[in-house]
Amino acid sequence: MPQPAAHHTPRYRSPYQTSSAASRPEPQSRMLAVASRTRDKSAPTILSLAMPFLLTTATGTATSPRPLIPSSPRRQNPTTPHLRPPPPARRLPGFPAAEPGAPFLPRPPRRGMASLAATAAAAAAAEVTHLTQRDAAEIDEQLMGPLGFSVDQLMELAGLSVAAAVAEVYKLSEEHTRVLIICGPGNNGGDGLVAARHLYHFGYRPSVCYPKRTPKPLYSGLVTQLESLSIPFIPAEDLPHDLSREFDIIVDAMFGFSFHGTPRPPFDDLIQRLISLSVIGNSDKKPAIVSVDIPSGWHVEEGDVDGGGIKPDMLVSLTAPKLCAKKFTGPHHFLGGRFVPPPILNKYGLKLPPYPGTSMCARIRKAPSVDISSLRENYISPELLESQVMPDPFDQFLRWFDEAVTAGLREPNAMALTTVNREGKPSSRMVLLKGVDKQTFVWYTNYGSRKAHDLSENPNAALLFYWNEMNRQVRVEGSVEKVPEEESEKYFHSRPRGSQLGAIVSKQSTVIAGREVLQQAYKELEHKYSDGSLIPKPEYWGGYRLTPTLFEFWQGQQSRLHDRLQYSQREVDGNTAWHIERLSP
Ligand SMILES: NC(=O)C1=CN([C@@H]2O[C@H](COP(=O)(O)OP(=O)(O)OC[C@H]3O[C@@H](n4cnc5c(N)ncnc54)[C@H](OP(=O)(O)O)[C@@H]3O)[C@@H](O)[C@H]2O)[C@@H](O)CC1
Ligand SMILES: [K+]
Repeated sequence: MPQPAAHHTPRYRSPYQTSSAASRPEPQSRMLAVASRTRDKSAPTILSLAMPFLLTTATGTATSPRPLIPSSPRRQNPTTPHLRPPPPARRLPGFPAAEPGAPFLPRPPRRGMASLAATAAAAAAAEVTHLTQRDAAEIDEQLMGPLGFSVDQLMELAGLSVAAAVAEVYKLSEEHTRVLIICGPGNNGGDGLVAARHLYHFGYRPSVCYPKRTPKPLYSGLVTQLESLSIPFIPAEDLPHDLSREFDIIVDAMFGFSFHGTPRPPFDDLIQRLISLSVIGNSDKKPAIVSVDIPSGWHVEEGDVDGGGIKPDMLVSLTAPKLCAKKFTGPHHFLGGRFVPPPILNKYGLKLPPYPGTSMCARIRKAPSVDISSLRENYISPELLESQVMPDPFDQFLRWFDEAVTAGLREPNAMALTTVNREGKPSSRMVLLKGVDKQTFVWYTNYGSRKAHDLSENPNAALLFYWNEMNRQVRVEGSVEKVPEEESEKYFHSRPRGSQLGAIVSKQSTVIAGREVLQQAYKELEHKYSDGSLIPKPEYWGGYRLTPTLFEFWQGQQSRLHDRLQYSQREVDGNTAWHIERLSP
């Protein structure tokens, strides 16, 4: 295998490089999928979040620290201004004034993995409004009348929500690529056409079945847009006999809130085909059925009256759930249509779950519990090739770190730090990387903490960055030392005053009687320094820096054929050089 040119760096001798340190165990961390209990196979196995676990083992030797020039990664503030509740709305004729404490006040949600779970829990706790057929139609009219929306706009946002929700639950992978969108004659069908376009741009392979085309410019425009993307339109009679073989996901966009009576041809047959797909045991692998606004064929208010209707895996309610959604028992219920203005919320007293961050969809019901052993993503990522990586692992790290920041990942500087004590017992925790330069990784902590204790006994440590959304992991191993006092002093005073007080209050890792102890101490300090005077850095608080001897860059790939490139140090002509090798996944 061709090897990239070795990169030479000057050699340093570590103050820790004593014979005893060299014999101490060196921690290694990597993400593993953990097999767990067996489960009821009929229960939903869908995952929306990967669940990383850290496994730490101990082996190895010590290494050498280098001078530090820290550059702080971007600070993330969970209460950034764009998350504030919106200002009160202007009053419109026919609508009540927006009141303070109106039922819907978007709480400041936090983006990312934790926030999804929190949103789901909050949504589950809150009572969500369900609309009658009449109210749904009335809201539609008001949006497109006095409230100034056009049908095109609402349809675009509705279809985008559907595509976003599909992509959130059925992440793009080998198992979830081929989507059939069945579109009806009305606006529900229009939502389906829009969703097809967005799914295409998200990387899915959509096909559309649109048997009763509406001769209006809005619809013919949507069809033209799909044709320009070479998205196939399949006549109902030409649909493959076994939909399970040809499609991973079927989007039901046949009927929405204007449905009445019993389905007429050709939709009666199409609905029947979806019903037979839902019958358990009909096929080894069934496509997921996603219904837009209402499961087609269901009564808009009563739901699946005789119990013989389609049983979607997912429902994306638009604007607000309709009454029939109370009967939906599938694992994934989402809200879409992030356009409802306060006059509508107030007039109808709508209680809806908040949309997390910039998301176009919000989970209404709690996500189903997940069988950990079934958690398996089939990653689709760009290849990580020896010929493309930087010869210096710090440059490669900074390149990936920049990409993680650009991708909007929440706290990409969060890393698992694994330390090992004198007895060889490892321990891991998340810390925030506060500086990285050409030689070291820096973070700050309490010198009385368990990690500090471990490091005083054994300077070997491992760092692990896991950027789930990018299918990337970086392992860094090396030796740790304290940063100079003046460095810690400088960083301490750059922190928000609240964090400075928090650092003084917390005697980290010691047992305390209760939360009140911290709150009381914090209050007293807050009072003491209320004049804005300098808060002195406590002696027991400061930084550490790790000088790596090993890096591994991991990029998830399809069928578990992941890329793993390891950088280790070699002696070349009396210098230390980074050597790159590919490891088997
Ligand atoms: N603000 C909002 O709320 C937004 C709403 N949006 C979306 O609009 C949807 C409502 O759209 P919609 O009003 O066009 O009606 P929809 O349900 O698509 O179907 C009507 C068509 O079906 C037909 N049809 C009816 N019964 C039938 C039967 N038994 N068998 C056969 N055909 C039957 C009916 O024909 P007709 O009975 O009139 O002859 C008509 O052609 C809503 O659910 C949401 O998805 C978003 O786009 C944006 C924001
Ligand atoms: K539908």
